Amino acid sequence: MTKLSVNVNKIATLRNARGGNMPNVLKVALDCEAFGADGITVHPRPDARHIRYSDVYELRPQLRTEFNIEGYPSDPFINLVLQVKPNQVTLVPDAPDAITSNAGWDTRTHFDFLSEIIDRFNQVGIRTSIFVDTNPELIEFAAKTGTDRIELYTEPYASAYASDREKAVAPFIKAAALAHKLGLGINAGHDLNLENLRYFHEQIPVLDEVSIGHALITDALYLGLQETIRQYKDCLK
Ligand SMILES: CC(=O)[C@@H](O)[C@H](O)COP(=O)(O)O
Ligand SMILES: NCC(=O)COP(=O)(O)O
Repeated sequence: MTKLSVNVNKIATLRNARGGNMPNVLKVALDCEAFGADGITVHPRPDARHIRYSDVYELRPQLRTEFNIEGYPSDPFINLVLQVKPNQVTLVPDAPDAITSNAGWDTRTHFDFLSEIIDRFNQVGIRTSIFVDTNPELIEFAAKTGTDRIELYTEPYASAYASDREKAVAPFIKAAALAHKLGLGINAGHDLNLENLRYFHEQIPVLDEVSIGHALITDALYLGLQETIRQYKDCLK
């Protein structure tokens, strides 16, 4: 079964637009769980423009599904993750001023850095994942770091889906087959939506988890959160 982890960054973005606590990130996360989400993802960034470290501490004891924290492994981020002990940490190579994630790791260049951090998280039993593109060599280096999983950066798939979905998914099928052969778990995320998710899942049934935020929260404006989560889950059947 491929799990759906709902990224609640955009709920925090909306809250932060006015100050105050509306919408309430914790309540939305708990509602996502009640409506069938298999996990909650957050991606705190250094400028705290959406999820804040205080949100992460508040969410941890309340969540009943899998908690996934994504982010660039700065010292403050590493300390946060070690204190909060989520089910999974996903290392993302975001620059501090990135609008959103826009590439996977160069796991060859950053091999020593990543290996050391993965080791620290593995030692305390936090499942690890590294955000990567479909480049086979970089997936092989990811595996050598000792990470449990990779997360495939799906923006290139999403942006090419409408023009030629077979061509768009082909490198992801190859990347997933290689990762599977290397014994890695496989997550995927970025710009997945109700249009492109079902086909991606059909083509790569070995997926462990997808994390989806931007499109899902947008769809919820029209469909409501409960129906939106039902429809995303349906794409993963
Ligand atoms: C790693 C990844 O692709 C997501 O975490 C994405 O960066 C979501 O963050 P935003 O919601 O801030 O775009
Ligand atoms: N890891 C990807 C994620 O959490 C959500 O990405 P997006 O759906 O907001 O593009």
